[in-house]
Amino acid sequence: MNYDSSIKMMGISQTFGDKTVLKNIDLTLGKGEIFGLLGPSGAGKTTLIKILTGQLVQTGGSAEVLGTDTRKLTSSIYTKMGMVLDNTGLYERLSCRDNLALFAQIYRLPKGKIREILKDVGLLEAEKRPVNKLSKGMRQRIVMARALMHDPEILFLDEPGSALDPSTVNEIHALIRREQEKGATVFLTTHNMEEAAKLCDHVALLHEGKIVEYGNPEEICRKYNHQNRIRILLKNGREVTLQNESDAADKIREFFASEQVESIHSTEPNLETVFLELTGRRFE
Ligand SMILES: Nc1ncnc2c1ncn2[C@@H]1O[C@H](COP(=O)(O)OP(=O)(O)OP(=O)(O)O)[C@@H](O)[C@H]1O
Repeated sequence: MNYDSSIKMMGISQTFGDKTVLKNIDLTLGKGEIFGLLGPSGAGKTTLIKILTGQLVQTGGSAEVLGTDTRKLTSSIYTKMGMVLDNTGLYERLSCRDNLALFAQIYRLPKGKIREILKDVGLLEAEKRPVNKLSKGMRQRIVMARALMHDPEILFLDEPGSALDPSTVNEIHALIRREQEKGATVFLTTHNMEEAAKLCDHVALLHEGKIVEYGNPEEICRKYNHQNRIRILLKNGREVTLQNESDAADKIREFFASEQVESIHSTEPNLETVFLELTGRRFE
């Protein structure tokens, strides 16, 4: 099938009773990009993932995944999708290896693929351990292994780094980037702005069911850099803030010449402050 975008949403809306959770969402994901849907708790992120993965039929608009309407996803499309959602669906008393073996059968993968993916996610040594004896970080890695083992074209990740320690988060990010290098498109949700800024090619900020900003994280931050200032920390502990204009360079040169500079920072906002500016709400 020919399609020019991996995921396309056209006026997606969702209501539950009299509550409108998503309002007219238009978004397009190009092939091979990492996209992050950002919003505070209850913003509607999981609802959108459910619609895109065919688990929920929207009340308005339409969406396509790999050129197919999400209301008509077939098993051949599902085999091109990998998902890490809240309900992990792991068999708690089965070992890591046996959990993956079940999925390898469904996807008709060669046996060697199980050891290969266990190695990739750093769980080869724990292959015989039952899932209910895994740490939280190991659990997330086995869930990732299951989602990645059939080399999906599209990966849906609902809060992939949530409640994990920083080193596990870094490992999960490395796995996500590796999938991108292999050509996969990644749709992830997060309420962690730092995670999104590090990982994503594009993000959309979701507030009360609407996209309030969309773009590359760095470009968004630059766009909201109204103050355009430079903050200089001096070795004596003093802090100097300069307007980022031509005469700032002379001042900075002077500070350097007299070896006073400890560090220099831009005062560019981060995604969190942009969201606050747009919505008057903090992320929590
Ligand atoms: N099946 C449902 N019936 C009624 N309301 C629902 C249903 N599913 C979700 N909601 C409501 O829709 C809103 C958005 O929920 P959703 O789970 O999509 O948010 P979220 O952004 O993923 O939040 P979190 O980060 O906490 O998971 C919430 O107010 C939730 O209570």
